[in-house]
Amino acid sequence: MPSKRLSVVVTRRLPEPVETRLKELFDVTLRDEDTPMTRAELVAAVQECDVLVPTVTDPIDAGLIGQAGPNLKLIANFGAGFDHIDVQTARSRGILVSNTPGVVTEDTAEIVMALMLGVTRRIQEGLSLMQNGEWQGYAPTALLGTRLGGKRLGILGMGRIGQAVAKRAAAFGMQIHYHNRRRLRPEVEEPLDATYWDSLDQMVARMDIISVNCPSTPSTYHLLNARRLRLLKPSAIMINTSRGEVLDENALTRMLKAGELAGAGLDVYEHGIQGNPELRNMPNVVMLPHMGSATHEGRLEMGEKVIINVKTFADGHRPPDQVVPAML
Ligand SMILES: NC(=O)c1ccc[n+]([C@@H]2O[C@H](COP(=O)([O-])OP(=O)(O)OC[C@H]3O[C@@H](n4cnc5c(N)ncnc54)[C@H](O)[C@@H]3O)[C@@H](O)[C@H]2O)c1
Ligand SMILES: O=C(O)[C@H](O)CO
Repeated sequence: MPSKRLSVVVTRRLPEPVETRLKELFDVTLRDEDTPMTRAELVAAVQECDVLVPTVTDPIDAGLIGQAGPNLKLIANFGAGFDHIDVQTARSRGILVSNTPGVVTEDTAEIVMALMLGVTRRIQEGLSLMQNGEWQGYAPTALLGTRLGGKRLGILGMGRIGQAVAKRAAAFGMQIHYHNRRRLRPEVEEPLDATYWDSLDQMVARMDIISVNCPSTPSTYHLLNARRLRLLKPSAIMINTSRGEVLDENALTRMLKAGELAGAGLDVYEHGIQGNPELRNMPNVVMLPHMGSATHEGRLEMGEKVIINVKTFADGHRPPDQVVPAML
């Protein structure tokens, strides 16, 4: 099928150069407002297009895929995480799914570092003192945090982002530990100077900071459940930039309220887009609005990846970033 005739619907506004290129290559329908599509709009989109370009705000579930028209052949996600797409149902209907891995890695790892520093160095408390004009001047005992150097970082999910976090944290003098579905090959593990923990329970119990970097899948749902969270040291800090569902957010909130955990840095939430409301006013919790990959460079590169995936498919090949149910 010549790529000019491929009908592509994009569910959200994308960076202007990406939209321009999509218009050059395909018969593309772009979105005017920068809001998520309603369910009715998503249904209309999947009924008419050859390719849907959704993002994390679009639930592409079995019900929606069931209403797709016969032309829909590719769901080319703008984003690395694809837990909002029912890949199994798509596959059973002969619809391919692709994502944008790799280009979000460095930016998300930077946000992990920002969250770690934000919590350990009490950046939010310092900022609000300054913004409210409440600072009384330097005091040797005020706003004391803890240093990252020498602390044990436990990375849950040592893939692309986990490894990028490991490199950055090592530069801060942290000791790197990890738990992963599979142990890294020695030639990957050794340069990271990382200690592998086969038992997540044992790792969790010994770390100063945990960074969650595995995807959200059926097997990672509440991987950090109430029981596991209780294994953490009371001085430990939890960082989550993966997906809210990996961490039992209510259990985390209860522990923070009870002083059983020193703090948390969160970019993603389980309960609604804003997370458990009780987290909001805790001085030891830094909350960001899902901005791990939010850089100009990263969003352009994500757009380029989407275009390569769609163009490769239009040219009759499998998209290079195809995801399959086995990856869950
Ligand atoms: N906050 C953000 O803006 C943002 C940006 C990009 C990605 N993400 C999230 O980060 C996730 C990871 O991205 P990535 O590019 O590093 O993915 P990746 O596939 O490269 O790495 C994920 C790692 O998790 C491991 N894993 C999977 N299931 C596991 C389990 N049950 N137990 C232990 N380890 C397990 C995998 O083996 C892999 O090593 C994405 O799926 C997405 O949800 C968030
Ligand atoms: O997974 C990602 O790439 C980000 O979380 C946005 O979707």
